Amino acid sequence: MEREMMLEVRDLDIRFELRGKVLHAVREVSMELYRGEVLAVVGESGSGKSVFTKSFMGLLDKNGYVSGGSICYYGGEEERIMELTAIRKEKDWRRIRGREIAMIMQDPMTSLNPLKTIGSQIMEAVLLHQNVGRMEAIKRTIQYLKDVGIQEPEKRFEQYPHEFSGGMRQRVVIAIAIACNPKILICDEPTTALDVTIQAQILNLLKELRQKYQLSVILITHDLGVVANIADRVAVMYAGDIVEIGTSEEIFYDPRHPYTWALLSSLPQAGQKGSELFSIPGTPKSLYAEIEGDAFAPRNPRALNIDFIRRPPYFDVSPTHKAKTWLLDPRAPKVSLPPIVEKIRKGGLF
Ligand SMILES: Nc1ncnc2c1ncn2[C@@H]1O[C@H](COP(=O)(O)OP(=O)(O)OP(=O)(O)O)[C@@H](O)[C@H]1O
Repeated sequence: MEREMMLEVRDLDIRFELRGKVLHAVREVSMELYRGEVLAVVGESGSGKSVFTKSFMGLLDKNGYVSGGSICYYGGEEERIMELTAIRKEKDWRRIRGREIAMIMQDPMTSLNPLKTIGSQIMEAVLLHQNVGRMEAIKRTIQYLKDVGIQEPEKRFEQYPHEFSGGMRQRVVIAIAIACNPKILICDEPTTALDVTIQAQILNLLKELRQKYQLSVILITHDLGVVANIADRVAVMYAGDIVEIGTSEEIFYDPRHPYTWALLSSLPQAGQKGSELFSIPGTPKSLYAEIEGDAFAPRNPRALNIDFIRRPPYFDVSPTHKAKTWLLDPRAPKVSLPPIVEKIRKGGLF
């Protein structure tokens, strides 16, 4: 089936200037996002997940800028293709933010106004983004509250954020985002602040909503475990680059990049009974200096000589799966896989 492209990122480069130095946060990253899919972007803190996705909404901090590449958005009015990196004015970004691409952050309190009722905050979004009068807006707001799983929506409409639990507040934030009618929803660690059961509920909700509203969802998380049940595809980010991308199946059952192996090995499910939880040794490279070779090489016990010299290109594993590692070069020596990856390949973990 032909998939409809919503966003096409090509060789995107993002830098920050800080006290006379330049930090290269996103390094020539390419990616596609299709209609109705959940794409998870996974990586350690500082790998560039937030900066990368914030650039789709013109939300980079003042000292940051796109220094190369392009971001094409295909969902605009009359199917007009828009080059997002060409947008300069705030007024033009406001036409994208919320109504085309919406974002949900980790802490729902920062996106809710404590002084306004929940209902009025959702209704504001409806009135701003949908061409309807007050009565219809109220009706739709109640429907959104129902859609995000809030019981007794008529009563909840009149309540304030402090009367809601953390999980319920996150649902409200999602309702506000949906009320703007976006085509893409970016969720930046939306469940990190919540306990595990609530986390699962919110992720399931996102799954339901993307179906109902034909949304493309980008789910940002540092926890690969979170995405197993919800993502259609997974992009693994390391040091400002997508080092591996594929369907969930491919990333979980046939991972190829040593960094993805390390992420999988650090999942709690992978911990042998009684053993310490594996954590990836070493720290990521500084992004202030240009990185030579494979950025993960110094932390990779299976690194080859070439990993320290030349940056690997993408090698295709399948039409939907590729990874930037010299281990996929036909000339590379065969290396033994970490035990956990062996186990997963044999179907023993998930
Ligand atoms: N305004 C800024 N000025 C300088 N450097 C910045 C700025 N914003 C982000 N960075 C740097 O860009 C890199 C990527 O940061 P980013 O927040 O995207 O990482 P992340 O993967 O989302 O991490 P986290 O999970 O902690 O949010 C980091 O090295 C960060 O320090």
